[in-house]
Amino acid sequence: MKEIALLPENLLRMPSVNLVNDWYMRSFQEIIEFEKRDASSKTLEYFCSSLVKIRNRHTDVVETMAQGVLELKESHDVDHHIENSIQYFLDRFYMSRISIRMLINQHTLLFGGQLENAPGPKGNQYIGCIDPQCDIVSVIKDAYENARFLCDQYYLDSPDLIINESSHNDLEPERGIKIVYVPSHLYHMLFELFKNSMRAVMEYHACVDKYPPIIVTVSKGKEDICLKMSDKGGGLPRSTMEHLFKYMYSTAPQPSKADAHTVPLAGYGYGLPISRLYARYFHGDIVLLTCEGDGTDAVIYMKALSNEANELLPIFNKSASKFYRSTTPTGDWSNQSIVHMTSQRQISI
Ligand SMILES: O=S(=O)(c1ccc(O)cc1O)N1Cc2ccccc2C1
Repeated sequence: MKEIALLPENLLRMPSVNLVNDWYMRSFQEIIEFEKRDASSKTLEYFCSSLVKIRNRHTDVVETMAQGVLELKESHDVDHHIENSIQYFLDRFYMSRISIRMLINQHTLLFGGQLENAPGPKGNQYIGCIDPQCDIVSVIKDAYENARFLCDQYYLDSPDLIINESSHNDLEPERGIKIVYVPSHLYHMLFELFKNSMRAVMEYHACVDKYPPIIVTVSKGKEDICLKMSDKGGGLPRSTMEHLFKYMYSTAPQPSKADAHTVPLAGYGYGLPISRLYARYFHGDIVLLTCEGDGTDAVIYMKALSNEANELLPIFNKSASKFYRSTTPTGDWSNQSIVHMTSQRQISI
């Protein structure tokens, strides 16, 4: 909320940004009420229901902020400095939202009273929304099947999938590579990347009998688990690749509900920048490598060691607020992230 107040005046005045700010104010007022409550089971129950109410209130924050950016683009000129401030703000704002929703989900799953979510010998192995034995290949197949369904609907065809696995230790070659992770985060990233690759392949090879398959390679090293998705979608010019992670660039009028069936498979929306935040949240990353005329590799990096996969959170301090006031061009956000972010031991998976 304090950082929202530092946003460029013009964005702050947009109706959608005011609406989001209002949601945060109301949720903050509700949550600090518990400071003066006792720790009875009744309070715990009431606390959980408040968390669910807050989670629901904030469901559409990303779309509403995107609407605010659109309102700004349509009403004012946006210079490079304002674009930089918005990029810096939204990366931190959405990273903070990922963290808050993660903590809300953990608390409601672990203390919300639904016994089926309680960790235990017989029940599922999950700790809240964390799967200590997340089978990467099964999440890849899930995301592929769902993206393929949309692709078939829109293009009446879709590229096949090939999955390769390689691991540095051959002790467990037959068992799939496992990771301590939040499957829903991994699914979100993979679904986004599959949509991009499928759209690229289907549009680059229009009306051929056989489309080049999407190849996903899973590898595990001492420090990283890498998930490389390679497509032969013709790639994009290198000069345009940096824009794919820009919120301002990817904010365009959303298709109306009427032609919802014609929504392009990938492209508009914050899929790539937010997917990168999910990867960075546990000290991983998403990197794109394109070869125009051939295709694009998208790599999801994750930590192989769970003790290194702790939360990466934006820290709000003087230097962060100076960023909004500085007129001198500073390095792009990725240089700022180390300076203005820190890993805390609130969640270590
Ligand atoms: O920029 S891309 O190379 C590309 C970007 C990200 C990704 O995950 C996969 C990709 O392939 N690509 C996205 C896209 C969409 C429509 C038409 C052509 C293309 C080309």
